[in-house]
Amino acid sequence: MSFQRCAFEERLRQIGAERYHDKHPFHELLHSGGCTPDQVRAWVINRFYYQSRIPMKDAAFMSRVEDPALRRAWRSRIEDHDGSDGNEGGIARWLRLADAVGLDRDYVASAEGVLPATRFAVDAYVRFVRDTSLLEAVAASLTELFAPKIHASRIEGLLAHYAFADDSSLSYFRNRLSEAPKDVAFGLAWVLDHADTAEKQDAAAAALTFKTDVLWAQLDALHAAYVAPAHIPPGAWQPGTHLSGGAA
Ligand SMILES: O=C(O)c1cc(C(=O)O)c2c(n1)C(=O)C(=O)c1cc(C(=O)O)[nH]c1-2
Repeated sequence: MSFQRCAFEERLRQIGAERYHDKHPFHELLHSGGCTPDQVRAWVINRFYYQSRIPMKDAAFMSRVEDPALRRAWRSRIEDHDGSDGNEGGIARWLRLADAVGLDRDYVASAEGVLPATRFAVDAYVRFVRDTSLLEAVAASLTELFAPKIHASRIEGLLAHYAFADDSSLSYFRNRLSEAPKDVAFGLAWVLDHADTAEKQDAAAAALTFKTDVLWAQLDALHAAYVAPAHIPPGAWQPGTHLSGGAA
């Protein structure tokens, strides 16, 4: 590997080291057992919106790709979330988590109670992938370089601290531990190959930075709405409602 390629990879990794959402106070609260059941539910509801939009952004990406080899490499991402024969898929696994924390899964799937800022941030990511260069779109997905570490610490933290946590409710994260590394190995190599000028490297680094903001902003919204002093925006999920027991 050339020095220049190594230095660029290091620059991308540094963006994660400084800005990835594993450092957000909401994640510290969640993983250390500090969340109330309603705070966990708020996270499940809002994070579902991100999950639900990931295959849509991957479809938007693929609709712009002219190279069949790149589309072939990318399409398993959609199946990982939507499912395929013999694989229920990430969205169904996430709804199992919604069941386990006592939420009405139809309400979660409807995305009705999602925070406005979560919606804005996630929609901005889908639009970004639809509208920018393919290089920037692939670079934005590289936050997944940093995801296996947070998924592993989430599994460990949730199992240690919350009664709802078990193999079934956490299966989403266990699956991502094997799915994400294959996706990101491909994405990283593709970005390193295609960012072959200083301008393109700057654009790819800016795209990855943008994506860390998309993730961070979602947790800021969650923290502001549901951690004291909590300010729940109009229309967003109210604790105690939409439980699987049938509460309103
Ligand atoms: O739990 C997390 O912290 C986390 C982060 C990210 C990420 O870094 O974007 C993804 C996921 N999970 C994830 O599960 C997932 O499927 C995923 C897809 C993507 C993407 O940008 O294509 N990021 C992520």
